[in-house]
Amino acid sequence: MERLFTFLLSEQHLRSHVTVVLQAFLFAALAIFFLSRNKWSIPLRIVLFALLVSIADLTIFFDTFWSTYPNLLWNFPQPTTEITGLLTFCFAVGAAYFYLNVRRSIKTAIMSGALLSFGMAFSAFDILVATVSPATLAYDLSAVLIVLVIGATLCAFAFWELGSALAARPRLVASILLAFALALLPLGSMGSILPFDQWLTVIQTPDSALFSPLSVLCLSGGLAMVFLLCVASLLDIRVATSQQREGDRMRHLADGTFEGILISRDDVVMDANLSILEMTGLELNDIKLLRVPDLFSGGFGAQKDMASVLTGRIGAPEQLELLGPGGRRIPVEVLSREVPYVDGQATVVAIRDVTERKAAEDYIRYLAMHDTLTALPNRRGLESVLGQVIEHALQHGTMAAVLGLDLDGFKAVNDSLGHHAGDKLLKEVAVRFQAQLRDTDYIARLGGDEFVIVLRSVADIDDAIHLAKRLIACLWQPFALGGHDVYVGVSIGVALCPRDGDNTQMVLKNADIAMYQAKIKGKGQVYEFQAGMETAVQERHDLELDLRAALGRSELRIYYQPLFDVSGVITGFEALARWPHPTRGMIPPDRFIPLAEETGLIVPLGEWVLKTACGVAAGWQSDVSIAVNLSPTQFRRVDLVNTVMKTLEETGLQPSRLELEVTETLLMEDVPKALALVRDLRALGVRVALDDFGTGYSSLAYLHNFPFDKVKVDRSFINKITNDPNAWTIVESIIVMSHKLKLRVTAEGIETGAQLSLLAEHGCDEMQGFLLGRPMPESQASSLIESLKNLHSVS
Ligand SMILES: Nc1nc2c(ncn2[C@@H]2O[C@H](COP(=O)(O)O[C@H]3[C@@H](O)[C@H](n4cnc5c(=O)[nH]c(N)nc54)O[C@@H]3COP(=O)(O)O)[C@@H](O)[C@H]2O)c(=O)[nH]1
Repeated sequence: MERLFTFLLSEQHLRSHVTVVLQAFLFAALAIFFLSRNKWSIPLRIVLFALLVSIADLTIFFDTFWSTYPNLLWNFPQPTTEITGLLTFCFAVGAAYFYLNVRRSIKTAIMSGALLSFGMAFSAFDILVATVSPATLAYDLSAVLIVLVIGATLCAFAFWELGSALAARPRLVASILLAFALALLPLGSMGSILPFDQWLTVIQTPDSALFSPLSVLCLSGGLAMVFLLCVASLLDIRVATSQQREGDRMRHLADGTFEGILISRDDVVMDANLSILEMTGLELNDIKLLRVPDLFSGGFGAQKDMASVLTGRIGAPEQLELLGPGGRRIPVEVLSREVPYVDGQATVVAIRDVTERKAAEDYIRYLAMHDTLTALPNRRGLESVLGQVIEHALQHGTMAAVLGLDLDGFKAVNDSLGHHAGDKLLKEVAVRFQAQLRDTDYIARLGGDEFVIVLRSVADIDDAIHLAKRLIACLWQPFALGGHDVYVGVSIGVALCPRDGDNTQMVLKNADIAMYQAKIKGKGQVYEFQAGMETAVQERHDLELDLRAALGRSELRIYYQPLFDVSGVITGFEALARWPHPTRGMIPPDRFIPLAEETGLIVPLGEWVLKTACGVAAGWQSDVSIAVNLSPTQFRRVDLVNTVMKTLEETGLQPSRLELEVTETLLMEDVPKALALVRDLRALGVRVALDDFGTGYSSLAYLHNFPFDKVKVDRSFINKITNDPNAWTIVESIIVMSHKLKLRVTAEGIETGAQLSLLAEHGCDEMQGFLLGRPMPESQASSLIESLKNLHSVS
């Protein structure tokens, strides 16, 4: 030992130590850099490391050797130097292999360190032995052992530190430790032999009396290594037990959560909790063989930057797909974090199954975009698709068509058969419409009885018009609802884009305006949007608002038109609504009655007319009757029998003085119900007249089957009877036939004396027309009654 200290402290210059340490650090830093270069292949890393270590060992040895024995400068034994260099290289390869390929433990670190240090010490001794050969080398065994143990320890720590995930600067520390080993081993080995000048005089030392220096070195090196490994095994067992405990603790914690938890290092699964095993259908041992990316559909790479997911650099959870049993893709949310785990850093990957949440989200999204009744897209769905269609049309110079559809007569079904039947009807209408469309066409329901169809690409307007006609025709067949055959129609407006609008709102609005036009013009039709249409629609809209307000303010009036028998006696008055508009003047019923029918305002309007007219008639000092028109909408929505009964009670009008005029349209909608109505009204003592006969179907069956009191022949026939023989033939037949059925006949719209004479001659019972009296205000009607009463009493 003393010899070693003497050699290191007094025989070597400080400058020489500094040079050696610098050289050692340079080589060590490079060797450690190559060894830890993860991106390179393992064999390359091992070879470069071993090459640098063996070159460093020889360089430092000869540097020291030649400076200690200048007379031997440039003298090195051959081929021993090359062979020992190769040996050092092989030992270094072994050390690096252990470090890189065998699971990291204290034992493997010591094994690697011991191999490396033995290789370096052996090469130094071998060269020294060869140098003094044939004489035997004299050495200090205790110094040899100390050098070996310290060298092995330094190397072992260098490997341990380099593999530590917890170390702050593993490469720097490992480089320093290896540098010391690289400096110590050649120097220490040389310091363990007696100086050459003494050695030449001392043949043998007591330590090396019996054995060759190399065999002693091997034996003592082997013993030192066994000793160190025993110590390392003990340490490893303790470490492994504590790691096992830590692993178990973590697994119990992880098993307690509903989320899947994976622990991985370098992408390889180290552990997994029960949830993750259930999700993947894998056993723990099987999953441990896998890389984390392999658990996900398409690997992480296809879905997301794996590195960023696995190193917890992403703050928000990532949406990925986990591969479940049978390749099923499970939508999951993945979060990861770096944690100290067992013998280093690991990544904890938390995997949450979001299947249910995703399904709920999908359903919510579906609901937001679809109509639940018909399963068709709703307004939101339509707007998003139409936006794309318009954009495409604008970009590619193509044309798309938008059809706005509104059912005719749907409200009637809803009111008469109930909402359940209405819903069923809408579903069946949707199915019929869909059957007319191509795959590329798009249909949505906007609510109520409104639908929109988008034709993504049309050559011209005719494409859309043809489809619209097919859509109208597909509703001609009745719908069977609750034992009834129900008929509905559809009014369709067509707008083209970009011609009629370059944005969703505008195109939809214009299709709607065209549809409205189709409604106004008689329903069951298709109209193409044209500039200026919106003015008419707007006007109609304004009119509706005004009518609503006028009803609320009781601005409407009733005019009374007299009816006479053939002898000129006044038999009654027909109550006709009038609307004196504050700015538009007198609006004729032809304009506001259909509007009131469409908007449902006819219900309050009709009740008001009935009540007012009955009240006025009850005040007349006469038994003349009062005729009131009933609209089909009233028939559908109101319990007319009850309303009439209440009105008669409230106004005190005798039922026999009230005559209610119904049209064929009312009868056609629901024949049994209409029949019951006519019968019930007559049961009240009220008379019922069939109005406008001669228009519409003019079905004689109605005359036969319904217990009417009277038929009113429409004025469109009456004004032709004197110059159109056919018209007269029809009117004459109606008179004859009605009389046979015991019905009275009223001719309306008599404007000339010739018409009056002809009708009177042929037995028409009652006359109405401008010739005899125009509709007049209540005061004039009262005066007329009085004056005629006086006239008759005088005559
Ligand atoms: N449901 C309700 N319908 C009503 C009500 N008030 C009116 N109406 C209906 O509006 C239509 C138009 O009515 P109006 O403009 O009042 O026309 C009536 C008469 O003025 C007109 N008439 C009568 N004689 C002549 C004539 O010689 N020449 C001529 N050009 N017109 C004439 O006929 C209308 C009455 O017809 P009718 O009802 O068929 O007897 C009209 O359909 C009204 O029914 C209401 O309160 N409710």
